Amino acid sequence: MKILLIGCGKMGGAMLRQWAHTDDYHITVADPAATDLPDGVTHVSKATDLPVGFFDVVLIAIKPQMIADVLPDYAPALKSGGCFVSIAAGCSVATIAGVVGDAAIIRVMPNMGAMVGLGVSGLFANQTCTQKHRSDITALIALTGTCVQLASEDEIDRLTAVSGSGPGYVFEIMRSYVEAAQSVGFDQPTARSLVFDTIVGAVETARQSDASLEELRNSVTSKNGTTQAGLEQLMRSGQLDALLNDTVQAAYARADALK
Ligand SMILES: NC(=O)C1=CN([C@@H]2O[C@H](COP(=O)(O)OP(=O)(O)OC[C@H]3O[C@@H](n4cnc5c(N)ncnc54)[C@H](OP(=O)(O)O)[C@@H]3O)[C@@H](O)[C@H]2O)C=CC1
Ligand SMILES: O=C(O)[C@@H]1CCC=N1
Repeated sequence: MKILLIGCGKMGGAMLRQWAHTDDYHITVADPAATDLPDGVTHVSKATDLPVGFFDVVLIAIKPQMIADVLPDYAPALKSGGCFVSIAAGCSVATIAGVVGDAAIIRVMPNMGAMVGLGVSGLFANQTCTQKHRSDITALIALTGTCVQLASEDEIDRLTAVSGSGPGYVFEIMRSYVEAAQSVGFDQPTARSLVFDTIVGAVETARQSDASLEELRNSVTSKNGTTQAGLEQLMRSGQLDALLNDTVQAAYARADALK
């Protein structure tokens, strides 16, 4: 399958790392700034360097605000019967169709876990897509991690607010947790290692357990013990619930505004 990747920055580059492991895809990157591309990937700096009607997939991985300006130049590179795939946050199928016309369009919302093959993606296909478009793109995305099929376009905006932006929330929580570990006297490498391994162990325990998250939390919490003392601060006045709820709602509202 011949794929044109428009934009090879943080997210496009992370996905490309996984696709470069297989010979099933012939990938061309169009990005004036791209450097250090994996072996076997073709690079062009501008749309006029591309053949017309050549690619099975044109994958849009530029910022949503640039799509209206940039996509018209690249759209002719898609072959008849091919499909557009967009990973741009918020930018709707209708907005993309407004640029490229009636076409098979799939929106995918990946996340940064793709960098290590542990990404989470949601996929929404418009009515023009065939079952083959959907299965081909699902297989492509599955190389970067898990891929959830979505029945409505609104779901992809809601998923964006949870898993698309999610690594950003988690990195910030980890940063703050590491600082707290340093505040009780650990040097930074030790603090990072304690925090990272604690999170990995907690995630894997939850994944392998049938217990609810509340039950797992309670399994750590001895009456009048250290965890109870810590959790009384973490959960004070419901602030943590409110903060995380506001976080996800704000990201969802932003995805909606980027339509
Ligand atoms: N980062 C993330 O975690 C996620 C991002 N996304 C989506 O992925 C998309 C890209 O985001 P991200 O990777 O973070 O952003 P980046 O800025 O890292 O990547 C965008 C890339 O596109 C390049 N570019 C700019 N103009 C053009 C052009 N005319 N033709 C081709 N390439 C061009 C940029 O070059 P230059 O830097 O020189 O401008 C840059 O390398 C966005 O739509 C975002 O919503 C989706 C899920 C997660
Ligand atoms: O912040 C953003 O808009 C993009 C989409 C999801 C993660 N990064």
